[in-house]
Amino acid sequence: MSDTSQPRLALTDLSKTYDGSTPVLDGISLTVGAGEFFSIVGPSGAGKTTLLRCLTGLMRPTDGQVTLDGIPLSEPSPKMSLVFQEYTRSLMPWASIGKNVALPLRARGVPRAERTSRVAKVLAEVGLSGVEAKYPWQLSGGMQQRVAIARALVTEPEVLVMDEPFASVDAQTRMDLEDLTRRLQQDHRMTIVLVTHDIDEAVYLSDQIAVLSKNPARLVEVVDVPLGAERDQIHTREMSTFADLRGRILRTIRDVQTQPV
Ligand SMILES: Nc1ncnc2c1ncn2[C@@H]1O[C@H](COP(=O)(O)OP(=O)(O)OP(=O)(O)O)[C@@H](O)[C@H]1O
Repeated sequence: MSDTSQPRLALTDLSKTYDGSTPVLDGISLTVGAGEFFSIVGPSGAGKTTLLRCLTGLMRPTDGQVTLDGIPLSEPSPKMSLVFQEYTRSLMPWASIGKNVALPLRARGVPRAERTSRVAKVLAEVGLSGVEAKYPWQLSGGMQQRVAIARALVTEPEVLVMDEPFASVDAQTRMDLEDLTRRLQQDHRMTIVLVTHDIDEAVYLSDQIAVLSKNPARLVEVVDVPLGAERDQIHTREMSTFADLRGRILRTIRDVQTQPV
């Protein structure tokens, strides 16, 4: 079992105002435990991506603080990796899959022989053994997103941050990628922070779900998901607890959208 007792990430009173505009995030405080699958949901345009940028150190908050393992984060940490929705833009089309996945290792000065073996190992883990010499355009969308996940994992991150990672693939591929992500999280005991528009996906995957309001985004609630460690696309989604959580979160989001600003 993963150790979820120790906070990995902590956000304290996080606020963000883009230059010359109204606040996007307002006083968000939350903690993510080590080994936890933590999702962030909220109305469209609430500020979910802005929150991810701040918690990865890609962007400075206007106020408040992010700590990773108790240390304030002011720039991207080597302990974290990111996966974005647009695999077509995140993979380099002119480089082979092997080169794409090896990129973060090359940037860290890992020797060639070790790069080759680590790339082969991580591609096997995402179900893509032997595709090193192919190019992104030779793979399906779902396979390209597996490559993007492999590239994020090759540095063995403690925290994987995913921004709508399955939004550009078909429904069956999406389920396969969800299950792959949960298995990888458990195998590597990683902490995962996921932003998704899909409430069912958040409930299916998560241990906890943060629900944001809009204009500006505030933390409405953090919902525990007591569905156990083993999840199954059919049985888990048929459980009454699943339906209850889904309904509760959808109602909360509908309510915050209809509240006056
Ligand atoms: N670089 C920027 N400069 C100014 N305003 C920005 C910038 N990035 C985002 N915003 C504004 O911040 C608000 C929140 O955007 P953000 O992308 O964080 O929300 P989101 O919840 O991820 O959106 P979506 O649900 O559409 O994915 C929006 O009003 C957006 O226009």
